[in-house]
Amino acid sequence: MIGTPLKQGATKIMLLGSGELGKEVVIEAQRLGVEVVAVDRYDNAPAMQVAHRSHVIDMLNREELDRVVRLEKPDYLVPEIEAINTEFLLELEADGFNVIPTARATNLTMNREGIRRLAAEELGLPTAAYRFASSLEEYREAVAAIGLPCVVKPIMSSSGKGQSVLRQEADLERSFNYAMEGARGASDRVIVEEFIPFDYEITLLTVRSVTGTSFCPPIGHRQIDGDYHESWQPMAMAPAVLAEARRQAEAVTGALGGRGLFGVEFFIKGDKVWFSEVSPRPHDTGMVTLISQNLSEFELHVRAILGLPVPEAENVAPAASHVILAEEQAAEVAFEGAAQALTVPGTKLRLFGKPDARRNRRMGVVVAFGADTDEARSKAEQAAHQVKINKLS
Ligand SMILES: Nc1ncnc2c1ncn2[C@@H]1O[C@H](COP(=O)(O)OP(=O)(O)OP(=O)(O)O)[C@@H](O)[C@H]1O
Ligand SMILES: NCC(=O)N[C@@H]1O[C@H](COP(=O)([O-])[O-])[C@@H](O)[C@H]1O
Ligand SMILES: [Mg+2]
Repeated sequence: MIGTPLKQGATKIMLLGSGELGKEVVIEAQRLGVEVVAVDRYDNAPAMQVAHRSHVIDMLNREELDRVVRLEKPDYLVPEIEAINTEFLLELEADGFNVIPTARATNLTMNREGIRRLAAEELGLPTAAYRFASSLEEYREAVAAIGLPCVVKPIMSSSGKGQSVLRQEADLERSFNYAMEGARGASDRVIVEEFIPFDYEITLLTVRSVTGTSFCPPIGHRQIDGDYHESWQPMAMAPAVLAEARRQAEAVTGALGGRGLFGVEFFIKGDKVWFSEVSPRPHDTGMVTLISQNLSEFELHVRAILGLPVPEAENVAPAASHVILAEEQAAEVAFEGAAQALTVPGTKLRLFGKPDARRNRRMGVVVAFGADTDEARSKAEQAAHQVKINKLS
């Protein structure tokens, strides 16, 4: 049963995190007549601008989370970012709240150590070799064990924050300090990973719903400094390699459990497939599905959450996405060049409406169709590069 928004019997979703991904989740939920309350650490976040109501709190603070959850009593608590007090979500779940996909999934994936140990040590999935370190001393030992080059990341971070590739001994201390700063006090621990010289990497969107587990066609993507820059669908893959990625995605999402859409990341070289990480929520590289699939990753997530049937999503045509990043910090920005961007045929522009900018903050995205993914990528890039972000203050 789905109630009427803003009435006693409303079906209510509370979104914890209100960025660009949440904004699309809200739009899809609203289309099904769901009442949505958006929560984040700052006011006027993208999803707040389209939700029924919003709250600004520190989501790592259990008292503040407790207050808004008890106030709103949502039917579904839907985490949209990693940095949430997930220990408290475990308690809320025990109290009867429905955490998507499960409180344990959000708790294990907010921390690279939790999900890596589950995937590699419990499920036996192939991953890059890894070590954890909490001090410079331990870091030295970890780097010596893994060898150079290696990748270092804070155990709690996303979008490449604090991540770097260590190529020479001389940069050892600098890379450690960079990771510690990137963690922003969330944790003082890092993961050191073997550098995988992959041919390509993919996100395999995987949906767990009342219908069972289904997969979207694979999404190829390119990252710069650990952050998504462009993505495309479908990514051409040998059938046996795709089958292996699906096997691993089913294993890891099955172990996390619950209902919802997951973004499962893999590195691929030849016929070898390494599990990298998983988001128990829509994925940034999945923004291409805004046009590339008959059902976007956001619509799939909402359907799965509400217990509605989820058919296998189809790719309707080769498509790509390309990010629009801010170049500098600004209290207010304005976008120039939308008209020029949209003269590129087969493109659409999405501006997230973030209230302020900082260097490399994702402010928008262009999605484009093409005769093939190469053409779609080049159109998306061409259009995205027409958009200039002007600092107003
Ligand atoms: N071990 C590795 N070997 C080679 N490249 C890597 C490795 N680990 C990470 N990368 C590169 O850095 C990117 C970001 O890494 P990862 O997904 O672990 O970080 P993240 O901060 O959690 O990203 P996001 O939150 O945006 O998904 C990967 O998509 C890949 O391009
Ligand atoms: N890789 C995770 C990711 O892309 N998450 C998306 O970015 C937002 C934070 O953006 P901000 O840092 O610009 O506020 C999150 O709220 C989510 O939508
Ligand atoms: Mg990632």
